[in-house]
Amino acid sequence: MIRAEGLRRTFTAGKETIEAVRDVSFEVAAGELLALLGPNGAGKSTTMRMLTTLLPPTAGSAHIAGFDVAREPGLVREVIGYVGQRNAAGENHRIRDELAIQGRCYGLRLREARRRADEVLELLGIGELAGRLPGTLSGGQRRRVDIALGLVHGPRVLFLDEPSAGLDPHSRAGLWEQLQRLRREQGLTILLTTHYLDEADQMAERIVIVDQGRVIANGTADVLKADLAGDRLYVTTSDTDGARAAAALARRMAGIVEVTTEDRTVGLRCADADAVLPAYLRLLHHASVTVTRAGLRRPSLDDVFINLTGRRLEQPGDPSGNSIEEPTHA
Ligand SMILES: Nc1ncnc2c1ncn2[C@@H]1O[C@H](COP(=O)(O)OP(=O)(O)OP(=O)(O)O)[C@@H](O)[C@H]1O
Repeated sequence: MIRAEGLRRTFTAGKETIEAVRDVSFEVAAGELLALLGPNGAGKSTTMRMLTTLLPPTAGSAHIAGFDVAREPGLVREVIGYVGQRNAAGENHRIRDELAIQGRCYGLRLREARRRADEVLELLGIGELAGRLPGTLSGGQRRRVDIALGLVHGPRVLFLDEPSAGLDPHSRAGLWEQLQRLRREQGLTILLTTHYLDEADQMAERIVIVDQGRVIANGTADVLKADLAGDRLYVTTSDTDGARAAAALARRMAGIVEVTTEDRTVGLRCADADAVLPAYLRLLHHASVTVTRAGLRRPSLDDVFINLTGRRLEQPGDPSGNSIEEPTHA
């Protein structure tokens, strides 16, 4: 339903050339929900703006439902809905009228536009807001109105740029429930960008990680974590000599990808911690290394990103990037 091939986009700012998108290719099947994940400035919005015909690509091509974004922008616009980062509703019209006006802009007759306005309000569970002015709504309610505006003309593909940015966890969960319902009931194909790792992990069928204008990973969260991160094991010993011995033993074990030591704790990265941990503990016991704590942690998408780039994916509201759980010891 969505096909991007070698997309590239440069901007000129004064004498500087900014390579916002260097090489982006991916596909999204009909009915799939794909999340574009990446740090600030990675090129997610620029990619989305090219796919939605708002920005011509410098090079490469893209097709939506078989239509070429560069050669057939009008046909692309008929089949897509786009919800940008900023609130889309004006301040002067009541929500139902705002939606009907949007429908009219897409060429719907007045009666049909009103019917669709009511339909999408119900679909998003905000029927009771029909008579309200946008300025009186909460952040979560406004975001749903934005999505309703993107849906009023009945698109087959919905593009959402940071749909849950700035929402509290409760509103985010509610919004996600609605999006999943839309997919189930309307068979919508959804491409969204997000900064929230947990959101991409739990909600998206597939994740494309973008960094510095390039796709660096593409797969389901489970496959990305298994292939590109691996489980983490932690063993704390009674003294630093024990930790040194434990690290040396780990380096000789099969299936261990990485060994790190910090004070009395040895950290291991491996594909299957459930199998490695008992064997490792037996080995330590035979070598008379006293273990005071041991535990394992499943990888997160942040581990995938660190593994690929050596950097952390900064989380919203976490400028230091330190909010992600530290290893838990069992
Ligand atoms: N109109 C523009 N003129 C100049 N540079 C731009 C323009 N639009 C985007 N850029 C630059 O292109 C790069 C990619 O920006 P883009 O908005 O696509 O990133 P993003 O991944 O969506 O980031 P964020 O998560 O912060 O929204 C950034 O360096 C940005 O400053």
